[in-house]
Amino acid sequence: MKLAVAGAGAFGTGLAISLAANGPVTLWARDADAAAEISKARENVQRLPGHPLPENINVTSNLAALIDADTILLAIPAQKLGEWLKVNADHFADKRLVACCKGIDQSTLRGPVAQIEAHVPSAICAMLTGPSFAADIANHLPTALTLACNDVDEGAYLQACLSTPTLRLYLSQDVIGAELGGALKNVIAIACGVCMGAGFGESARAAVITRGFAEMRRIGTALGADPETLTGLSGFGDLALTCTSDGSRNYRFGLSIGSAQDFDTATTVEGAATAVSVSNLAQKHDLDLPICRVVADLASGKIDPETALATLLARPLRKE
Ligand SMILES: NC(=O)c1ccc[n+]([C@@H]2O[C@H](COP(=O)([O-])OP(=O)(O)OC[C@H]3O[C@@H](n4cnc5c(N)ncnc54)[C@H](O)[C@@H]3O)[C@@H](O)[C@H]2O)c1
Ligand SMILES: O=P(O)(O)OC[C@H](O)CO
Repeated sequence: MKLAVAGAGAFGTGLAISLAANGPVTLWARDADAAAEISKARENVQRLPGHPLPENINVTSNLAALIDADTILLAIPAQKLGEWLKVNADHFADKRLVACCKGIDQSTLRGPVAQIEAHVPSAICAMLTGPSFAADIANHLPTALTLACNDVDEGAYLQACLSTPTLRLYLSQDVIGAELGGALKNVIAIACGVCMGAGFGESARAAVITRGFAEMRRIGTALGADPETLTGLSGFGDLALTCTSDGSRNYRFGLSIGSAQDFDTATTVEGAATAVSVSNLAQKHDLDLPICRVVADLASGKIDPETALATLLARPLRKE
């Protein structure tokens, strides 16, 4: 396998460091200055400080080096992926393209693999997702992820090539379920952050996680996901991590809303845009997703945490 990672953010850099244990990796950054800086320092000081790059990582902004690979991990934020693929589609025909971002595109309501399929129909598509912080992966801490691919043989090949002694990939054919789990857990993590930031308490957070998971299953079923997938690493696993750790940017964004603190708007917070996408999908499919709805309104500043809480508590009592 000739491996490259597109997107030299925290996750792309973490994946490149981890996978360099298996062989050479090209790490592509869109910005020439950023690529030169990372290459010179042998560290991504801006996005993943404190994690030296092994010698066999070639950091570049040269698109030709990226195109030279046969397998490319796409670690570009979900809201930017479609446009990036649209511009570069011609270069990626027939390649293995593995989406590593978590979100649902606001303008098309597509997940990352659906974006690849739309822009590069000849590509072999897969989704790599699950509970993982970039720093943990870069530190070679034990991590388990889902590799979802419709094609059984290609999925098995990717699973074998992208696993390391500490990065353990579990194989799935349920691409839609894997896409949805990763995207939706970020929305629920924001809700949990708001809950804790506003001082609503840990019991309330447990309720948000559980009822949020019910919303994940509801929309998953409506969109054709296997409910089993949502109980796995890409769904419940990632929900557990992201809703309980302030290592998560989505959770921290929620904390900042709950406690009325400022938040750096340059931070990648996938759940904010995805909450809007999910609310639009809910409307389209006539689904009741109240937590996702209030997160969309909280993230855009339309309501405050007390209003969100009152909205959720005022709902009619019902069967679990
Ligand atoms: N950081 C993590 O721990 C982690 C773990 C698992 C999954 N992810 C997912 O990985 C994705 C990327 O997150 P990240 O943590 O690397 O974010 P980041 O903010 O650290 O980096 C984002 C990178 O994307 C690049 N980028 C932004 N817009 C672009 C565009 N239009 N074209 C090309 N490149 C562009 C930026 O230059 C930057 O290098 C997200 O979907 C996130 O959910 C992150
Ligand atoms: O920092 P977050 O909230 O984007 O979460 C990172 C990963 O998705 C956790 O699995």
